[in-house]
Amino acid sequence: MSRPLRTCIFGGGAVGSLVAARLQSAGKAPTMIARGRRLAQLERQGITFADPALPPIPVTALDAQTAAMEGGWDVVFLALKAQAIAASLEEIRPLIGPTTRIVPLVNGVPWWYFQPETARAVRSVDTAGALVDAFDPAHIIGAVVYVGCALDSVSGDLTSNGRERLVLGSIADAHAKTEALLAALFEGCAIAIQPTREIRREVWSKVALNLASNPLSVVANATVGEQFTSPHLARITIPMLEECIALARALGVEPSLTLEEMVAIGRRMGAYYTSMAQDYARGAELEMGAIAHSALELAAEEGVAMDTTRTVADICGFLSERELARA
Ligand SMILES: NC(=O)C1=CN([C@@H]2O[C@H](COP(=O)(O)OP(=O)(O)OC[C@H]3O[C@@H](n4cnc5c(N)ncnc54)[C@H](OP(=O)(O)O)[C@@H]3O)[C@@H](O)[C@H]2O)C=CC1
Ligand SMILES: CC(C)(CO)C(=O)C(=O)O
Repeated sequence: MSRPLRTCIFGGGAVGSLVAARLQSAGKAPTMIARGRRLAQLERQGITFADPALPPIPVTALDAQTAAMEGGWDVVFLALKAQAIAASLEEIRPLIGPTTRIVPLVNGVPWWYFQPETARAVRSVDTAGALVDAFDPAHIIGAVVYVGCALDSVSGDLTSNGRERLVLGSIADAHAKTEALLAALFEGCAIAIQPTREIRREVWSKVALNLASNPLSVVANATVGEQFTSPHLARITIPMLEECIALARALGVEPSLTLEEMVAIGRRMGAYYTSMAQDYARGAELEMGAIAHSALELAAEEGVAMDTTRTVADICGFLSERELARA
């Protein structure tokens, strides 16, 4: 394709703003789709950073309806919490044309996991199977997001820990075509892109890391570093990683990272509170469906025991429901 790609990023939160900032700085002129206060912020001030040394980055920001009327999108990134994808389906669907590529930048087991081979839905993220029905798997680019970023909802200021990597790969075939598209889109972009032809192996590595660290970060109020270095917490974290690796293997997939590599990544993360701990602290709904319940759902179907994961997920679920009820 010789003309510039028309790219939109649905979701103006931390990840959406980070990817938009990096694409915009590389001259790719993405359009952000946002709503409410965030849309007004982006229109007024562009993407701003907590670090005063970083100048604001102006971006085009639209509401979903206007973006749908513009149409002609080559690539649509979904930078939403997992549960918001199904909830926003009626706004996302009109953005998708016959050749539009869809890139969900989301943690957890993805709705497309069993596609294109079967239309089996992962009910914890796609209760009614609406996502499996809505998107053509031939046009989905699976993504695993390795970033650490946060958005201050009042100021709109973005922070990133500087470690920014996206693992991306077609979920069907046509790998060469997808890789050419990714190379064109991210050329000159500060975010590192790692193309893969084995996206499910990559998904399981990140699912295991999230599963072992996110719910426990709420239960123990601990940083990721603490969860992997404290002997008390490691006695919980390591079995959860092992349970998740066993689940991936039961589904016929070897995670791309070994247990030791996952532990090393966790330790290196140091004083970082997971996105779930951050959501809990601000009284937001947790991504338990995508990160924990999906794995437990598949484990029940495959007959894999996940006793430690179940216990931690149940305590986390209790704490979250209690906070949401109080709010
Ligand atoms: N932050 C991080 O460092 C990392 C995040 N991830 C994953 O990336 C995904 C995105 O996370 P993150 O960016 O942090 O989440 P955020 O909550 O920061 O951003 C989500 C954004 O989506 C917006 N949104 C939801 N529904 C709509 C809608 N219908 N129309 C317009 N905007 C909408 C929200 O707006 P509103 O506020 O109005 O609801 C919010 O701005 C998650 O799955 C997360 O787990 C993965 C790795 C690291
Ligand atoms: C902690 C980490 C980096 C991996 O589990 C993450 O993805 C999150 O904060 O949600």
